[in-house]
Amino acid sequence: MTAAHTAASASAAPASGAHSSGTVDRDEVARFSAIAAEWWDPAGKFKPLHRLNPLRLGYIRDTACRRLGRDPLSRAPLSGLSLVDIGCGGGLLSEPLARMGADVTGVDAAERNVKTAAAHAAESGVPVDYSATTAEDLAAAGERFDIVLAMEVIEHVADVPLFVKSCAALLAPGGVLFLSTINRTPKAFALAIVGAEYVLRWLPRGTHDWRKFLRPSEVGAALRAEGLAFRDVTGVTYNPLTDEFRVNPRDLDVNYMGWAERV
Ligand SMILES: C[S@@+](CC[C@H](N)C(=O)[O-])C[C@H]1O[C@@H](n2cnc3c(N)ncnc32)[C@H](O)[C@@H]1O
Ligand SMILES: [Mg+2]
Repeated sequence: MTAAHTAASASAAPASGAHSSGTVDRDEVARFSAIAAEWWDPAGKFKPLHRLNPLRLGYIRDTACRRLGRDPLSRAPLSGLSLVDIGCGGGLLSEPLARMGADVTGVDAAERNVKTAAAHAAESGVPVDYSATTAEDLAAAGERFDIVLAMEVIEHVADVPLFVKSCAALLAPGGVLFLSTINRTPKAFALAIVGAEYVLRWLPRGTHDWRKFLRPSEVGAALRAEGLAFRDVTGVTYNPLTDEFRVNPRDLDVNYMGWAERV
């Protein structure tokens, strides 16, 4: 099975330039750009991200509070903390985290995504600073954050070591990096590609390339090369009978998330 390149994604790609530059794979970004209007539709193409949201928000909030000395039960537990959401898409994480009090910057390589995100945030009255840029450009500009998110992005970038290096550079002293992706296992091929793209048709065909999935050990090695280490990695599993995702620390076979800090 090969990625089906749609006419929409082809026309959204820049007319000139290489296939990729820095961490940006132009085909990948064009694919997301083509469906940018659907970000906030809970039954649309981003349904899996909507379904994952409560789990990952709880994980981010609880971990950030524990590491950065905040009370997870307070009304705005992340207030006073700066956060950057790399590959923010429509802002499904940026917005709720801003509501938790974080000072949120959302960046995405696709201009259409940040436009959708900014329009939604304005409508909701949530302050988020969105811009169309990349981790490497922010890092080069000297930006630093208490919390860096790279959720469901690393399997879409053109250059994994540069992406991890840039995310690491964005961390302020004592900062926490959150990362999630899909494992490169036969089970992930069956569920995340055949299941989600061909059987359930949750995602457009070609959304994921199995070869770009990363094993936790590979992400761990990329982190270590930048002086960071995973402090926790947990699985997130989908149960088709209940149509629910769950945190499952023992099953990293398909979706997983974790957090890292400087060692
Ligand atoms: C699967 S979506 C995840 C969105 C969001 N992080 C979430 O979990 O809800 C991946 C996003 O990463 C963006 N992206 C891909 N490569 C990127 C890069 N090199 N730099 C910044 N954003 C990128 C895409 O445009 C897309 O919006
Ligand atoms: Mg993905």
